[in-house]
Amino acid sequence: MEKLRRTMLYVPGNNAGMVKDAHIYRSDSVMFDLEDSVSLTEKDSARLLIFNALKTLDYEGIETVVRINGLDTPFGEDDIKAMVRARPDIIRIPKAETADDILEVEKLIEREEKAAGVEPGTIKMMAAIEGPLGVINAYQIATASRRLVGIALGAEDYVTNMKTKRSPEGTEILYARSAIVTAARAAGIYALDTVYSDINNEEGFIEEVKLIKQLGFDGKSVISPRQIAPVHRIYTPEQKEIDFAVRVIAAIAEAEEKGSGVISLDGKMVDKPIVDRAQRVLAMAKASGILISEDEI
Ligand SMILES: CC(=O)SCCNC(=O)CCNC(=O)[C@H](O)C(C)(C)COP(=O)(O)OP(=O)(O)OC[C@H]1O[C@@H](n2cnc3c(N)ncnc32)[C@H](O)[C@@H]1OP(=O)(O)O
Ligand SMILES: O=C([O-])CC(=O)C(=O)O
Ligand SMILES: [Mg+2]
Repeated sequence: MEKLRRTMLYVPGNNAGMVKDAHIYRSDSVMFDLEDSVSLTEKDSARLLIFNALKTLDYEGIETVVRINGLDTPFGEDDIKAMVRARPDIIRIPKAETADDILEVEKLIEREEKAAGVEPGTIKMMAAIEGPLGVINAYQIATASRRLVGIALGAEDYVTNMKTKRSPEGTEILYARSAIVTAARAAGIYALDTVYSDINNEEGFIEEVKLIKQLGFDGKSVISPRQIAPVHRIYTPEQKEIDFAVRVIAAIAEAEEKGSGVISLDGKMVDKPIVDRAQRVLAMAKASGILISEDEI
């Protein structure tokens, strides 16, 4: 079954209370942050806190991700050394600009896996694209390593680098979003949208989630537990979509029996891409825990 990555909850790496309880909100992944939510004076204590949390706490099967500091900072290499030993599922690289940024992190992960006796290839990677050069290189980044499970947009840094700011409509990040989701699809990996910082604006958040789902993203980085349920709700197929998908599959099966690959259903043409979409709706419904009996599929 396809792994859901609809919500990746950011948890500041220096906040022991939040780190301890991060999984209780049931996001698809939790992401402990060692980068921009942690001040320079707390980098070392945050790393130690996350190391101990991953070693000792049970996150009950929820995917664990750690956002490390970049290798252009004094902290990045130490983050990798510690995290390979703490073994989160994924190390997330911030501010990726080129394929080389990915390869450099991969080389260190490989070295540390060997040194620590961790099975090679255990730790997966994600990369966040947060500037114009990263957007231009999105496909090279997305295909740089077999460990990469996804790429994400980091829009707060991106708009700053673009000398603009975020608007409710997101016009200024549409190109970056489109480039990232296209690169991820071409590479066959996940595409994660950026955070929505205005936590009290639920209506604005919901509009944004509908937009990014429509663009094709698999999910979104979130910063508050309150943002999890709306994303899961929007990403879960509605009953009428499921019913239609079931009818599409039945209709095409009937057409194929008659030797045809195309049929009309409710006045709309149904052929292979529409059938593929219907199958995806059913796969998402199953992955989301909506029960569908086998004979319906
Ligand atoms: C541009 C970037 O780099 S974004 C990525 C980096 N930023 C982050 O990681 C920020 C993550 N989010 C947070 O730190 C917090 O949500 C804040 C500071 C924005 C707001 O915090 P609060 O005002 O405490 O939020 P709120 O009142 O909604 O919290 C409700 C509960 O959820 C908990 N909570 C809030 N956010 C989180 C979180 N991200 N992870 C885990 N628990 C959280 C709070 O501890 C609180 O728990 P309690 O009721 O047991 O005390
Ligand atoms: O991953 C994110 O969306 C948060 C982030 O770093 C940014 O927006 O710059
Ligand atoms: Mg950022």
